Amino acid sequence: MSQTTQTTQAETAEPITIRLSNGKTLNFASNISQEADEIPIIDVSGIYSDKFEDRQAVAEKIREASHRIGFFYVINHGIDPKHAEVVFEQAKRFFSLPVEKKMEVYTGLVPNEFVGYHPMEHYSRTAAKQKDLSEAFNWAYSAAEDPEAIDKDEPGISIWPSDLDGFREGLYGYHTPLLQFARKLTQIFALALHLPENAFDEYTKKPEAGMRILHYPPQEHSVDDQNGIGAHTDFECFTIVTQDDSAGLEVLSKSGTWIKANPVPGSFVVNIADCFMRQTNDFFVSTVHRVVNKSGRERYSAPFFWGFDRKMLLEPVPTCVSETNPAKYPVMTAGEYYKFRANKAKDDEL
Ligand SMILES: O=C(O)CCC(=O)C(=O)O
Ligand SMILES: [Fe+2]
Repeated sequence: MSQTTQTTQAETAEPITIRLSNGKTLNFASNISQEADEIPIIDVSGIYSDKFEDRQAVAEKIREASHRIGFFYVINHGIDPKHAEVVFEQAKRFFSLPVEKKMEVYTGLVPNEFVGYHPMEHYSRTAAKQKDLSEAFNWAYSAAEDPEAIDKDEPGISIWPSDLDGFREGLYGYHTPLLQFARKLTQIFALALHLPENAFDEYTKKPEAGMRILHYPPQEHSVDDQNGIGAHTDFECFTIVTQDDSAGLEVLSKSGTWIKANPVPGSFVVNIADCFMRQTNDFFVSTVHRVVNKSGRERYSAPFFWGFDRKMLLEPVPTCVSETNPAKYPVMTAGEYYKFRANKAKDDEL
């Protein structure tokens, strides 16, 4: 619904054009979001079954959702909700620190990498009048925290605030089960692409597995003038988002309508990201999404970004290319693509 505030005009019901940071230009019908049931809820308990047919049945649901909308909820994922609760507590603790303290781990201190603190109202992803009303802290894969790591001594690249006991431990307490879940889900994605279940195993031994906590104060400006996080696509293969109960995540459907991805208790939202879109030659949709926090409350979320080993080539998946459907994207390594996107996102922040 359109909502007028004292600070800005009402939202536009007219077509809009924006340029995304993955280089694509996007036209959509209206900036006003709607309630719709286009985002499926998939029970993924079958991924842990010993029976191949159970795993394949989940894979077919994921195939349909990844192709049609690029977004789905997963339920019965098996991860204890207490880990997310700890992460949200740690997020509240970190974001309530004085800004000078948070700036000790400013992301600008680590060139080429997407780790550390991204300050409030620092940039606007879609050149909206007001800068995006959110702040974030990102951390990266750590071999020491990966039970299946090949080399546990390999150093991590994250930066951590001093004097915040339990912060790092609380965040990895959730990152590690998500990492194991994402590895399993990658096998299901292989099935979804009609490949052998182990087709991507080599790609995920040393994955790109960054995570972030985000804080969105309630916004008063209209969605035409400000977003919590502006319209964008994610860089990697897929993202697993844990959101609190404040709502605000919105997804752009293929027909150009903003759809609310309202919180579903106990679920994660999984969305396809750009590397998977490239590798599947657009069979999977890397869906544009944004956050607009009109709840009147603080919103917290914790996305986990899952991508392939930086050394590996992002070659097109054989079941997604043919003579009549040739590869659309140049092949590069996962690391080259990551650095290109991380630097671009960070430049946009300056
Ligand atoms: O906060 C959310 O729900 C989503 C955040 C997001 O899209 C991102 O950080 O890429
Ligand atoms: Fe995102």
